[in-house]
Amino acid sequence: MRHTLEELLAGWITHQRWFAGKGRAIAELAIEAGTPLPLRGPAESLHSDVAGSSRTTDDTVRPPASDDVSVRHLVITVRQESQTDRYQLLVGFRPRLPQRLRHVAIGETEDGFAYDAVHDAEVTGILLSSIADGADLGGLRFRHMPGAEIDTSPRSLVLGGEQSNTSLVFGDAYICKMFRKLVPGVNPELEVVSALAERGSPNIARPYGWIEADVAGENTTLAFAQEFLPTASDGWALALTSVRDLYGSPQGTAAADVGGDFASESHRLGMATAHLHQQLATAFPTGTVEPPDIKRMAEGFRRRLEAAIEEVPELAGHAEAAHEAFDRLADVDRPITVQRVHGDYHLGQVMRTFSEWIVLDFEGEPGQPLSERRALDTPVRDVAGMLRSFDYAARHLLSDHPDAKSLEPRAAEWAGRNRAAFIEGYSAGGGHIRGDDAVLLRALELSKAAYEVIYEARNRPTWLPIPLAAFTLDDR
Ligand SMILES: Nc1ncnc2c1ncn2[C@@H]1O[C@H](COP(=O)(O)OP(=O)(O)O)[C@@H](O)[C@H]1O
Ligand SMILES: O=P(O)(O)O[C@H]1O[C@H](CO)[C@@H](O[C@H]2O[C@H](CO)[C@@H](O)[C@H](O)[C@H]2O)[C@H](O)[C@H]1O
Repeated sequence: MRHTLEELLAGWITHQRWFAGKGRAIAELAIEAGTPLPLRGPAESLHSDVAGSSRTTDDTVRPPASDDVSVRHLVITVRQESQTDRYQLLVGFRPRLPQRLRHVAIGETEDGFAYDAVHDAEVTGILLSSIADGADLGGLRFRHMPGAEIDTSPRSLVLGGEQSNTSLVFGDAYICKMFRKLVPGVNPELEVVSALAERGSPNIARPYGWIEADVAGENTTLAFAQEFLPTASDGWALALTSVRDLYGSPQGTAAADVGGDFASESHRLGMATAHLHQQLATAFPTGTVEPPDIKRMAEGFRRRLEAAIEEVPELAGHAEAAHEAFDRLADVDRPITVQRVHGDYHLGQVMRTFSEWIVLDFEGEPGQPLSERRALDTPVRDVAGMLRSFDYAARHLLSDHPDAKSLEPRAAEWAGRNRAAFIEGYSAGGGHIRGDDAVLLRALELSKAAYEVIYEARNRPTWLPIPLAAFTLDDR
């Protein structure tokens, strides 16, 4: 007996890295919206070119997909216990799957073999050409930035690696991120990067366009296309190279004397972060949080800690330091300045080009409600996020290292040196961590560590000791 597409998807989705509901049974999976995407013929036939669209390859006709391929854009709902989430899929159908697509098979349906079509460069070109055209396909609206020049000829590859979403890289020109878990509303990444691009920010990748649709009655961002930075290296990889260099150098060599010392980059990153915060403060409104609301903020941190302890009881034994930090925050009696911030700032969200640190992924913490991710917040939250990341970089290589015990002081030295350089760079760039900000910084770091405890327990249990260690480190 053949399974329905919904049944097949329910079996397949739990194995996808981006599926947020792992570990809980699926009670129901339903298709909320299905849009067939026309693959026949070049994109010219889809929608007449609109004024302002500037496709650079008008005479380039993308080789049409084979006759027997069809593709549907799906918005599905997944009900687990009392929670229902939405996800976005691109499902292809073929009478038989070529070898190159077998690893992304979903299963056999009455329309042929279904597969995850984001991996099929024969069909993904429709996304880029529709963005260039400003097309409307069913309920899907493809849009581009005013004046954007989009070359529709490159083929796509799915970016590898551990991602919360799926990014398609077209040649070495564009990266189009398809948000997998859909939250109704405009994605903060589109909102923030567009605003910063309008103001000429050098610290973002240039935005090209996006895809949107009405989901639950709200205009919702489905995908965002930006300039791909083919020669840039991500901050996490660069930092790990430096840590490896230190661990591989003779015992007694100071972090400062190792060839791969990262401190000058951490300093530059601190400066770039301060500049980014200044750009965000100009592009969006700012405000203040008064002492009674600071108390509420501290309460929120406590609740988050308790939720983390409930999920990871091991954390209870480490919680005292966090309670102390939250008590001190509750006593702050001067207002805190707030503005739009990054919200989930870490070394994996920054890339070093020849000339600049570029900041990516302004979505905030995945899993938090959109209203919270768009809310004004203290820029110190981003500083705290990056400081946590230096601890992660220093410690993660220790987990299965045979000399972990003896390397522990070197991990602490590397983290301390780079954390200090980042803060110095932040001040040199005009950012401020002074007075009560130190109390706020400590509370935010430990609140972030509580979030990370949950994140690691769910996604990478062997990494759990890294955020747990944050609670036993000295108040620095
Ligand atoms: N514009 C870009 N140019 C080059 N690589 C990029 C670009 N944007 C993202 N990446 C790569 O993709 C990774 C994941 O991107 P990110 O936006 O953080 O996705 P997610 O939201 O799925 O975590 C980054 O760490 C980086 O390596
Ligand atoms: O990049 P995302 O938006 O998907 O963020 C999530 O995943 C991150 C891991 O990929 C996670 O970051 C944590 O691990 C990083 C190392 O992999 C480390 O540098 C960060 O400091 C640490 O928080 C992030 O918390 C999560 O939201």
